[in-house]
Amino acid sequence: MRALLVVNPIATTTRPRTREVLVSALSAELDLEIAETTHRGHAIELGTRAAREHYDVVVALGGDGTVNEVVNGLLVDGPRDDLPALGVVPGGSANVFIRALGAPRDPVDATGLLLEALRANRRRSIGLGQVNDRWFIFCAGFGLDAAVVGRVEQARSRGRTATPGLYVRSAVAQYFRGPERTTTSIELKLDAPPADAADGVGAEPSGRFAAVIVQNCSPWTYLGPRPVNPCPEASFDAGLDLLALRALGLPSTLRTVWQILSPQPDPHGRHILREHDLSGFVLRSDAALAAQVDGDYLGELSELRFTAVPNALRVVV
Ligand SMILES: Nc1ncnc2c1ncn2[C@@H]1O[C@H](COP(=O)(O)OP(=O)(O)OP(=O)(O)O)[C@@H](O)[C@H]1O
Repeated sequence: MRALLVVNPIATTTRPRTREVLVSALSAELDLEIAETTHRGHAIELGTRAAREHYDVVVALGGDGTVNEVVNGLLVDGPRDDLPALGVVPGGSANVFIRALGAPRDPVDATGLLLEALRANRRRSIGLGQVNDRWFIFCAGFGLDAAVVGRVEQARSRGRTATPGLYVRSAVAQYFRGPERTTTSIELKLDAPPADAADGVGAEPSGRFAAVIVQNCSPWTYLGPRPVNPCPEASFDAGLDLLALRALGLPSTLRTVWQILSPQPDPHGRHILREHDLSGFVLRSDAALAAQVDGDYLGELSELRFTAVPNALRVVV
């Protein structure tokens, strides 16, 4: 089996020792080629090459940013049955994707599970999301959460480490100092169900919102060991889920945060819209707002078109 190992050497927890263990374990099982990323976007180029040169497996050692890039490279020409399968060994700070699939956080344990899955030829087919022309694996956001991701990225470029504390402090600072609390400019338009679309009936806008969180699996993210799950029904086997907040007033926002962090999360109330298993929708805002996919800041945009793509990728797990 031909495999490409993509290593992000600067990811938060990628250690030379982990890399050595992984390389010797994988080399015993696979015809292995190793590539280290040297710049942002490099893993997209490597994923594209692996797809076009018909590798059997691509293993990503890094954080969710690296995995997102590999996936965008693999799917550059769209989903196909013979695309390389994806394996992941966690080397980032949160490693949401691989943990959401039930794999261990520890890279050596995750390597053990990956080898077991390779030997047993175990693959799981998962659905993915697409926003504009970018694929995402587990989440996307428009408004407040994306602005927090942008703030954390800025802090990291100044040398700070991504910790749960940094995310919480950035969220509080963005809430009180950012513009999102006083704007409700996001318009959500769900795609018409297929039957209505056939009748030529378009979907009506579902209202205006201050922030929208999109999930492709459960949970949305982790704070340390703790899953954070605004849309607990979200699944790789269904379409996209979303939680949209009509306003970000302090009492209602605190209530929503409380509901999301409870052991059995079930956010609800008049100021919330929750949707499960959507095939597609559009978010539009007159003023450009912060957008993010899989924890990667996209900048400020005014329109995001989302599509759920079932069975887009096979994962070795
Ligand atoms: N050699 C490199 N120099 C600079 N940036 C790189 C390099 N290799 C990869 N990157 C970029 O680093 C970004 C972050 O990487 P990654 O997500 O793997 O680690 P992380 O940020 O530590 O993890 P997490 O996303 O869990 O916080 C990626 O978006 C990728 O584009």
